[in-house]
Amino acid sequence: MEFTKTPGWLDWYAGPSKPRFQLPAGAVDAHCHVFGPGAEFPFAPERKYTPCDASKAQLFALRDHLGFERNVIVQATCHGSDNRALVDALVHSDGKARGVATVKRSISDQELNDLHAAGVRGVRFNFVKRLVDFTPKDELLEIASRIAPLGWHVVIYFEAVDLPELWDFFTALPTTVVVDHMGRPDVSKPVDGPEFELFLKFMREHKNVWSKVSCPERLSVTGPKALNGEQNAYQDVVPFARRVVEEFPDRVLWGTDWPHPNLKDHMPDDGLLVDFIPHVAPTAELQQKLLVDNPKRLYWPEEAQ
Ligand SMILES: O=C(O)/C=C(\CC(=O)C(=O)O)C(=O)O
Repeated sequence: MEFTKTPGWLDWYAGPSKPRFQLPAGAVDAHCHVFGPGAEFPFAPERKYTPCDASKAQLFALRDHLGFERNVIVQATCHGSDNRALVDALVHSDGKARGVATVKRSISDQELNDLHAAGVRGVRFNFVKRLVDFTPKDELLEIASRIAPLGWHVVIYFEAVDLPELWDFFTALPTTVVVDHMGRPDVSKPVDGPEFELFLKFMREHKNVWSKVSCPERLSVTGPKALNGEQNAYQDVVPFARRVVEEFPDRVLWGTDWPHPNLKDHMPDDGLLVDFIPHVAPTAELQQKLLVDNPKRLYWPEEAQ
């Protein structure tokens, strides 16, 4: 099938630089996506955007170029609950990728087991209104209770202003819960203001909650952008991510978010995005946890001591 990209769509950055920051051995890019290719794995009819293609081969080439050892591939909403592109990437990764799927209540036990065999270890619940239609909470709770016995976790994506309303639902989830992009704080507000403090309280009071300290390129208001060799990109996001890494060093993950769906302003150079990491995890010990030990515990638990 032929697809026409959403008007204004920004394609991923071709020819990223080599990071200056040397990733530790075994580093995992714990948040990235594949898109199609649309001709092989059509985008979902209910999607809210139509992206460019971003294939598994292109993702694996980026992984090797940046110096990551493995990927966690997260189902993007443009594929709805059709996980075929994700599964295809996982099974062709030589064991170097695990995944987070999107499923419906109607999924059978056999289908869940097949996803597990392919390397899926979580489901994603998305509450960002521009990306998905509403799914009733009882349906999501039912899914969570069915994936819990598989040892899977739930990834949640929401905007900071919606946390108060979603709090009771999130804290009722029976699994490990991983928050995408720190719950999208408004970084023009103070890091110790009430909005971000609520997010920190969420993590402090609920030890099953983890956070990805990813997506500075999406959260940043004042930049500077990760382009043209910039070594101090997205400085306005640093205090937020660093606060989370330093307070919860054993419950944080980092990912590129390649191929960066729905960016409107610019497309970052992924090599420079990797150079953002030491700004938020300044010591070798924090970097080891963020990039190696934590993702291993969650996605390759059979290897973690
Ligand atoms: O890639 C991300 O994490 C963020 C997205 C896209 C998304 O979540 C999706 O399409 O599934 C966004 O903010 O548009």
